[in-house]
Amino acid sequence: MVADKAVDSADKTQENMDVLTSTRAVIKKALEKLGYPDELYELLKEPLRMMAVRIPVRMDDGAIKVFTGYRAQHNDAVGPTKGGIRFHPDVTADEIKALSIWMSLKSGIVDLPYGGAKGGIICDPRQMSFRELEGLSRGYVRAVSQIVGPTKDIPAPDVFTNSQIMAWMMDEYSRMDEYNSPGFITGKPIVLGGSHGRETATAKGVTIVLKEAAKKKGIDVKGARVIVQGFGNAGSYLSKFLHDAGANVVGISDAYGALYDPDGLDIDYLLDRRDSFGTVTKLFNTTISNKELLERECDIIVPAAVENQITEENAPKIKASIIVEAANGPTTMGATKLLTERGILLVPDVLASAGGVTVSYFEWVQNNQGYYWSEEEIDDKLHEIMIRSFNSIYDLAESRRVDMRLAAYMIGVRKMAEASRFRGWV
Ligand SMILES: NC(=O)C1=CN([C@@H]2O[C@H](COP(=O)(O)OP(=O)(O)OC[C@H]3O[C@@H](n4cnc5c(N)ncnc54)[C@H](O)[C@@H]3O)[C@@H](O)[C@H]2O)C=CC1
Ligand SMILES: O=C(O)CCC(=O)C(=O)O
Repeated sequence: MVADKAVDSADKTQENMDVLTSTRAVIKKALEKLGYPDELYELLKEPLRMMAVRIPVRMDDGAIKVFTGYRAQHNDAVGPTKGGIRFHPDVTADEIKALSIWMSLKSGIVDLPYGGAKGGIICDPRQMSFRELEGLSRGYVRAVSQIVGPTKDIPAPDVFTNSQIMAWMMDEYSRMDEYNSPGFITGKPIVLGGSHGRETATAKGVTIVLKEAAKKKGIDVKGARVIVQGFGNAGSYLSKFLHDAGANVVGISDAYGALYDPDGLDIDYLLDRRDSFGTVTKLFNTTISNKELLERECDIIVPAAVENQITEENAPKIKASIIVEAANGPTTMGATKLLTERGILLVPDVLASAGGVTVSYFEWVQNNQGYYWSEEEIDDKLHEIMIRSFNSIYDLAESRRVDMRLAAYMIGVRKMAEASRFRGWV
């Protein structure tokens, strides 16, 4: 258990920026560019369903604590909805809605038969015992059980949730459903029907598009100086993959601070010492802040933590020539404009972080057919999808002279727009 300390975010004042409003603005622009009517924007600007729940949990001291949670289902025209569940003290209803819209866009970009969803609980799992977390995870599933299920809405891990939490949730759903239901949730342990490669999928997907972006910029990944913000599931494996590819990972961070060394960090040591919440900087006496880290010398930055880390305030000070968004929503729309004007290649979240949901889809397919694939098969399929998706967005951005985020939204929104039209919803 990690003792609490003030959370170090890049820009605390920006943390509550309205991610929902800015997401809507880009969706509107994408639909206009594609020539869709206004009704489609009215349909897609808000999730079709949003459930708020209260979850009572008996804590270790005997008292009952009631937690607030959400599940947002953005659009199910294409198929069942899908998206992770985060446990974080800063969760808000609007954040979860925006995250569900981003999931729809991701599924559209990598062409999965899903719409988007997202869930979240306002809590700090770093301050809770294993037993309390199990109670909260099971309570959440009971609370949202009417709207989720293997053919309705399939959850997965996100910030501060992991395969153990997925296992408790799958077990709770299976008990309620009275049969073993592995396809209810993805990101499970392998022995419970999890897929090879899901644990590392987000980081692998980011690595693949980062290498493509580096080629476009004429940067050799071997020797490139990389800063990775966040050292959890996405950030830690990504640091390892880049380190193994010969990159010089000069900076990493977690919620409590950051480490920077121009000669490169000892990634294997840091991986070995991080805790299950992606905390590692507490082991060091000399740290810098997340804000300082993002302004340090480097060639590539990968934000892999939380929203609103690159803003109009720090975007002009960024030294990197490539930013690859492993996190959801790390860059504000104002910062996107500034970075694009400065010629920085920004690979947007809805593309860069889509490796996770892609392998989650593979997990769900394997659960449905009861036949399991090798890690090599998963890797090959993921590689092909990420390269194809990167190139289609890059080419569209070039041909339509739009930024990479708008190009990604244009590709991501198209499938659900068409599906909604064929269904006669608009
Ligand atoms: N896990 C997955 O499969 C996917 C994750 N993502 C996104 O990647 C990002 C990171 O997710 P995971 O690595 O899964 O989470 P995680 O829980 O494994 O790690 C989160 C990391 O962010 C740090 N962090 C938390 N709050 C912070 C704050 N306020 N300021 C700075 N750092 C903070 C934590 O200390 C930790 O190092 C999130 O935006 C998530 O939505 C996107 C796609 C899939
Ligand atoms: O694996 C999944 O289904 C969802 C992953 C997720 O929540 C995300 O991409 O943000």
